[in-house]
Amino acid sequence: MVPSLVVQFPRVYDWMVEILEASDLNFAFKGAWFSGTDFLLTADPRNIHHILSSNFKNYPKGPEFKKIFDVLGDGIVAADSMLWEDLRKSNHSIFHHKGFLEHAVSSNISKVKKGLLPILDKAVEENIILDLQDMFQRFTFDISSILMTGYDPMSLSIEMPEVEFAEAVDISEEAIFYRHLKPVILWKLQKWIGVGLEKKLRDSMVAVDEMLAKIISSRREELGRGKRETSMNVLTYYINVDTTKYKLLKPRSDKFIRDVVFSLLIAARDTTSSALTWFFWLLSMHPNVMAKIQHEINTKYDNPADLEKLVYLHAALSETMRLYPPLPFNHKSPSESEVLPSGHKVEAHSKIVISIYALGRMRSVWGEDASDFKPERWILEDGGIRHEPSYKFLAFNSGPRTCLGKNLALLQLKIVAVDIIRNYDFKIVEGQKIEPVTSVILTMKHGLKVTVSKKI
Ligand code: HEM
Repeated sequence: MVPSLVVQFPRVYDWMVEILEASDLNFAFKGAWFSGTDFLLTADPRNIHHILSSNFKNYPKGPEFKKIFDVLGDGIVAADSMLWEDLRKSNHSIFHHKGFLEHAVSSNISKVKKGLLPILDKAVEENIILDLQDMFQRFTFDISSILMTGYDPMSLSIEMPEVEFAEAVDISEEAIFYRHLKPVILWKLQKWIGVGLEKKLRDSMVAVDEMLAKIISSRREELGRGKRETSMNVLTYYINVDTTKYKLLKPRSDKFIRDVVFSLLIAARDTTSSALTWFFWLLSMHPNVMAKIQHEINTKYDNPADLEKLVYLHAALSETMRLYPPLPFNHKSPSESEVLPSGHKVEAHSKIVISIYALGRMRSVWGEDASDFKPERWILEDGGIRHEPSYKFLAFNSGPRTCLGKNLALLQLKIVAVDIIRNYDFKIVEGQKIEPVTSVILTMKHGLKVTVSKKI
């Protein structure tokens, strides 16, 4: 089946939708003989619930995931078993800490006022074309860096400076995507010889590691001098983490701290900016939805405490991530062979790819209008939000490894959306091609170019 994959590669996500729709939500992909590229492709909620929740123990991230995502080291995204449990519990305690959440809200509000709005005002005044995706990526990079390291790289400024770190992360995401498809022996050989994407990945990781090493050593030095910080961040938290409570964490190791911080930076950066970019594009295609959101903001919103009243905005954001999940797929491998609820037998250490993108578009799961953008499907008759089970709406994952930043991400999406929609109108530049890049994060391949005007 490799030749058809190669032909369909530029539209691989939509190809998966067609295949899964035609094959009752499960499809066994056969790669080249002995290449180790066979996998079961699924968008079947019964299998997804089984893999991610009811038989979670049989589906660790496993050694192959760790190899493919080696740049994340021992951070939470690639960790398993007891280390993952310690990381999960400690992450949970900081992400749900009142002081951290307050810091997250105030940092977002201040970045919108001092970073986003001046750039939009400049685009209005000078009538220049703006790439919304680039702007949102800079925004979320600055915010995640503030929350994870306590350091603001100021990548979102009028000058739009080159951001070496962000470019390095883009390269690593692309290289990791291709590692899923290539025979292990091939990408390992490329890595060893130092050619192609593997060479780019190695070079870009040098930049990432240098930057993180500087940040970590200067924080250790400041803390050693007794400097007290006014707001919480992940780096300081882990340098001081209680190892009597979390026995497997290694706060003295710079490599360990690097892995923890880098994994969280990646988890938080491109996911939220991807959701924002697709959201504004969908709004530009659906002016009726934009008008309803605007009406809701005008009638129900006064200050950030009112964000939870914005039910239609929440519905439109959920609908965006149903159709364009920032993480389009998840990759799993059983420790022991078993039969899935669909009847498919999976061998131990075989590959299962859950297409989160296809799941959101399956007619048998979402109805005949599955491919339409309809925020109304998320609203109950009494006006409240309809909560879909996470194995059906999988954007934030499901089961014990559900996204730890979900509430934070939704808060950030709403803060940005409200301030922009209240103050500006956008026009999509005509003639540009809107398509997703084939990578681990669903970004737009050519960005999203717009012109901006101020609301009167
Ligand atoms: C729209 C934004 C976001 C989406 C759609 C999203 C989605 C996801 C998904 C699908 C996973 C599972 C990944 C896997 O198992 O391989 C995940 C895990 C995770 N996310 Fe998010 N995420 C978002 C934002 C954030 C933010 C802002 C943070 C942190 C502040 C965050 C922190 C995490 C962490 C720590 C995990 C690992 C959980 C674990 O393995 O136990 N995410 N996220």
